[in-house]
Amino acid sequence: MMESKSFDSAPKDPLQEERDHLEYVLAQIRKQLKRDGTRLLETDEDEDADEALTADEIADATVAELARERFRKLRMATREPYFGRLDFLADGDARIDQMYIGKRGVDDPDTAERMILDWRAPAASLFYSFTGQGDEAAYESPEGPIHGQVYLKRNIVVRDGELQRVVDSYVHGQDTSATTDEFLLYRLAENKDSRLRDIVSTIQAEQNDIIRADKNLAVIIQGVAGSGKTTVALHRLAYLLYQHQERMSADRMAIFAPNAMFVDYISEVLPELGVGGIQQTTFADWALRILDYEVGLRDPSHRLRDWFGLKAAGARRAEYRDVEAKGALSCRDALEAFLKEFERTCIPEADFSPFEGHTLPLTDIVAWFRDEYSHYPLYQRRSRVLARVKRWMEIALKESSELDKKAQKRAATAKYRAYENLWPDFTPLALYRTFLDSQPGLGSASIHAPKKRGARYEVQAEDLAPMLYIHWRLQGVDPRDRFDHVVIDEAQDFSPFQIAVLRNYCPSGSMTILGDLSQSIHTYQGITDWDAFMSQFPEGHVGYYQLDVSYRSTFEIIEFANEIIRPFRQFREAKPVFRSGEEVVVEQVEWRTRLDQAVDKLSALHREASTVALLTRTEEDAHVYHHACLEAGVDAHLIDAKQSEYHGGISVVPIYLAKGLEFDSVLLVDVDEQHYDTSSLSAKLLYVGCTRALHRLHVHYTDALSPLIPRSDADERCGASG
Ligand SMILES: Nc1ncnc2c1ncn2[C@@H]1O[C@H](COP(=O)(O)OP(=O)(O)OP(=O)(O)O)[C@@H](O)[C@H]1O
Repeated sequence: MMESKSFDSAPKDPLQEERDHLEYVLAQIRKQLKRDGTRLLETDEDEDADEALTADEIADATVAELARERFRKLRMATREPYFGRLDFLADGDARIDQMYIGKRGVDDPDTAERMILDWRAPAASLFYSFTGQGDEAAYESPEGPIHGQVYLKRNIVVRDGELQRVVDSYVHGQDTSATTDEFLLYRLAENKDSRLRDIVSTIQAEQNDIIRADKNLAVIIQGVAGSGKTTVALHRLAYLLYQHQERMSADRMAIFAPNAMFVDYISEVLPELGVGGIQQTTFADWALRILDYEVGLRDPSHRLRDWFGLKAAGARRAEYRDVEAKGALSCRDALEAFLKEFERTCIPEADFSPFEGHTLPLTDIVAWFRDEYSHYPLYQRRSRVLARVKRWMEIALKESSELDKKAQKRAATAKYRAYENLWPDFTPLALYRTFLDSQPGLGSASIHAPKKRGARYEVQAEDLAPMLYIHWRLQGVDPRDRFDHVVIDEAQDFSPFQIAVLRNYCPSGSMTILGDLSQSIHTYQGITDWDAFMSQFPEGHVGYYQLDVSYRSTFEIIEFANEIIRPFRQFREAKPVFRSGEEVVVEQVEWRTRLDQAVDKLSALHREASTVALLTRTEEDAHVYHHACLEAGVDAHLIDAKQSEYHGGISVVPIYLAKGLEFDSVLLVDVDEQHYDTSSLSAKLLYVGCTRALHRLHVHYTDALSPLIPRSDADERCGASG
């Protein structure tokens, strides 16, 4: 398959060996580019010559588009052709395979042999699963498992066609255990730019298992902050599309993200992995589209400000009880019972008699609706029944011996209209409002009537799942809206009912659901354990994975964050990768000068990093600090609930909107007992805030430090900060 060598080849200097190999590979890629380039030019000229394309020409154009795509991939490969090498001797083979692994597979133009193996190919799995514990290894191939021995695992950094680094993490017969993570640490220590990036060169074994999990599984990932959940889910999509090209397509996949800004933040990973056309959306945007914008969504900012504002936990909880109720599976069950009853009672209790002597008995209409059309969704059953009633009337009119046929038809049509109007409203909104009014503790008053003519009713986010459920029972699923695979990020903030609804649109159950219960800060709408989701999938069709290592932050930051959630035993602590950095700095500042000190600190942090964030508890505070930055001439971006783009640089953000993002350095302000009391919500907010930082974390407080920061720790660190 790839280049092979016999066992006894003399050891070479790794750098020189890789330099030679790179030179060969780049020369071969350029040769291929030249051939493809000439061919492309020819096809482009042909296309211009004739505008009306025949079927053959369309087929040619498709081939030409594929060729152009290949050309683009080859051009990318000249910059970074591969990132790793694995030497593997399969049992029974006489020669070792040298597999060079890259983002895209490339063949040698002279021999047509694989020169670079795509990272998603079965054999490439070895590069990730092999951790150097003994040299035995195996991977799953389409022909069954292939066992053998690993001789070398090497990380190679090529940038813009230049060899920059070679690190061997395993060499057969040598003790390389100490260097195993060197390459990963080197990658993690880099400053990040403003977007999430791919991790193909350093995917870890436990992440690889998730990426390559069976396509028919609903994969549920509980992963601590920074464990790579989002990144892994995006890589899984690229993997599924590569492995199951015939059965899955990008335009039938979707990523559900918590907000539009997060969609922007992750938008570059898939194109980097060579994948385009996957829908990236929020549950609300998707739901409103499926509902054909029958309703609008109330601006969520008010609720966010209220929930994360400073008030007693008890008071907060009571106001949000109906949100919790509307997201529960018991709500789905009550709604299903309501719809069953509606189905039973919706047929008008009347025969249809369009003119004297002709009557269509109720029993016939009922039989059509309940039996003949029972396999259609409700709305279609109603439409079919009414169309049949109309047809029956038209036949009756034709057969009638009435002399004034026109008058008879007019009268009959009026009767038909009146009959049609006897049927109740079959829209999600009408049914949902009736349902709410029938439920103790709920009511349709929560749905806001339009303020002016032509405007729509407005609902809250938690109303969308029940409305979609009704829509599904009324209309079924339009095949264009059916998913092959769905990714749900920050799933701890999804309700069980939302997952149930999404399942209707993804009948294969092929889903990747990821989140972290320690970060569930929207507790009024989310879940407290994963059983609420797992139980929705049949046994054997769901896989639960746990990611406990945090790759994002330094050892010191993770230790600090863990201490905050330690008293709350139900939360999982993150295990740090041993990447040591600066101590976390906890600093008391004067109330009077807190804004100036924060601005100074931000500027200082920004001198050493490309992305920096000042994190506040409330949105109001974020406005105040942002204003202070601008007054001081510091170019900072305020991120509020309406933001749809992430700019990088300096951001000022309430913590609840920073979830999912990361920054080289973070300054948490106002970490006092008034802003962060001993409640679990405060602990989770602080935990989320701390774990946004990759390299540096600073904490400012005035007056009394939040009791969530252990005092001994704070004293020590205050001392350290001087
Ligand atoms: N195997 C890896 N190699 C290199 N970097 C990694 C690896 N896994 C994760 N990372 C990095 O760790 C950071 C966190 O990843 P990601 O945002 O996907 O984590 P997450 O679990 O979704 O975090 P959160 O729950 O905080 O949103 C990113 O910078 C990502 O590139």
